[in-house]
Amino acid sequence: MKSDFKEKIYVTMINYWSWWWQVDNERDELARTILTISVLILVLLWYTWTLSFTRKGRNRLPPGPYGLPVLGYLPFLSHNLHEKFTEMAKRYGPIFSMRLGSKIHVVVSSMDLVKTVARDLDQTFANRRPPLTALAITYGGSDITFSNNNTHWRNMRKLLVSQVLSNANLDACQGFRTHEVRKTVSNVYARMGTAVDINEIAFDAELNVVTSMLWGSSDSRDYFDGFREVEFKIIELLGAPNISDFIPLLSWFDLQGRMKEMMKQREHLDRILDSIIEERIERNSRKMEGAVEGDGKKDFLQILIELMEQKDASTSFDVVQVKALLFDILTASTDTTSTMVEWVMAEILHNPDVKTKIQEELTEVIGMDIVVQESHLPRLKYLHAVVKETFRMHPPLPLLIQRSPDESCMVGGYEIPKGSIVYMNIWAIQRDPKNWSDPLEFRPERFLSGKWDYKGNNLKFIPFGSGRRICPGVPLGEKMLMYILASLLHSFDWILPKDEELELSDEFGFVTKKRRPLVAIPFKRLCDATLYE
Ligand code: HEM
Repeated sequence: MKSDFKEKIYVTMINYWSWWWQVDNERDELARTILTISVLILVLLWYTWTLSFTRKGRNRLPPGPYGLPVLGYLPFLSHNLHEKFTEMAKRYGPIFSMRLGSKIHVVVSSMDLVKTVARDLDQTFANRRPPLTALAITYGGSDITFSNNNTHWRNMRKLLVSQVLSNANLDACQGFRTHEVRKTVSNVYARMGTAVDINEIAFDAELNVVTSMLWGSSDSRDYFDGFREVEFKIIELLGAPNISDFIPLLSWFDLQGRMKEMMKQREHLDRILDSIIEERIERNSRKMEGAVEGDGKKDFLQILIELMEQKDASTSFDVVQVKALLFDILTASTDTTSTMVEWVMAEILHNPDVKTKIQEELTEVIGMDIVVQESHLPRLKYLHAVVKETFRMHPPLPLLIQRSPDESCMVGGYEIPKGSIVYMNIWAIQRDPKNWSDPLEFRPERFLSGKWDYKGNNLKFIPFGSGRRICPGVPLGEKMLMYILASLLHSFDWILPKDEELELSDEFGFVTKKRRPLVAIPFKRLCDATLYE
């Protein structure tokens, strides 16, 4: 019986083998020979790799699914990675691992384990392991976000925090914010009664504030025509799976064309940043010749250009690093802020009681005969709570940005190999019923009591991250978010267009956005028309 079965298998294999080699011409034979050899080599490579992987301690890795030869678990990952990882955590536990191509990926989804990674072992996990598209757009990781934990990263971060995001500079730049937010209100006024794309208006306001803070004027506006589309494409490419990242042997071929597409965006960006830098260098030299008057105030671009001209190699910057840093600030601030304005407005339109409470608060704190000023913002307690509740349910970076240990270490009793890619699933933590009662209900009241902030200390709620890689832009991000929202909601009453159904589903990406852009119709709320000028 047993030998019959063996014989059957033997005969079937011989039949298939001879069928495979039934060829019509020499080209066909060559193609089949190459394919057969390639498959054999791939299987051999996979076998050797799996063997060494098991020997080196697969048993000590966090649990997780097995995958296919060569590709690992890659074919089984779905579109919305944060949701897929949350589902997998239910099956494999709060820390799990999987092989994607040739790389080990680890996902942690509990507060305790995030504490281990982002706080206790913060130094060990302070490196990034950027995808190839990120390296392409940041000139090989010369920016802050995708740089490893090294002196260059520390210098850039220090410069950004001390020169752009310090309290003193944020106070000094209040005029820029007021100007841009008032301009936004006036633009919306001109479109009253018609559908407005909320993300678009918030993006423009934030972009104009940040460019004014960086080079002190709005002269560069023309350069930024079409910038939003370019940035959206960059963000899309940063979040899209690229086979070249998982199987480095294939990176030569750029099979999905992702690198080619990213380089196209970089050319666009290069044109903008080169023009702005060259213009400033030229203006500086005319100033030296006495041709133009200086106003004596140094903006961030001027500080960077002086650092470019400095001789001391330990603190100087080259032009590529300056461009990478400017790129980082522009992209890190705009898409995140506009995405959040959109989410908050969507939740408000979805919850009419919340909208009524916000309007009552705005009327009480500000009244109806003056416009919102930044000094009002700290007193808008309920609006702050609404923003936090929205951050809890819709963090724009649900897996934060991946980290990578610079040496093998233990997390939750498992070994995390040096160089593996680690995600912290804050989307799961911020919706975990162990941390939040009725986590799927939008209840801003939960943020009215207790001391909640964005500093990354309470690991139940870390939309800006935690530890040394925490977002340095919190003070500006929070201010702009509150100022734009308070102004839009104080000046206008918003409704959905007729026949528009509000849905709150998201689409995973480097920045996770609302799947369908929110459009809403504004109506005048204040009697005095001069308040819209
Ligand atoms: C609502 C607005 C914003 C949100 C939600 C946000 C969120 C985040 C998150 C989650 C990270 C990753 C943290 C981690 O890996 O643990 C990050 C990193 C970063 N953000 Fe923000 N951000 C916002 C605004 C800004 C602004 C206004 C700036 C600058 C002007 C900025 C600059 C950066 C930079 C440079 C990094 C990289 C930090 C590093 O790797 O050392 N962000 N942000």
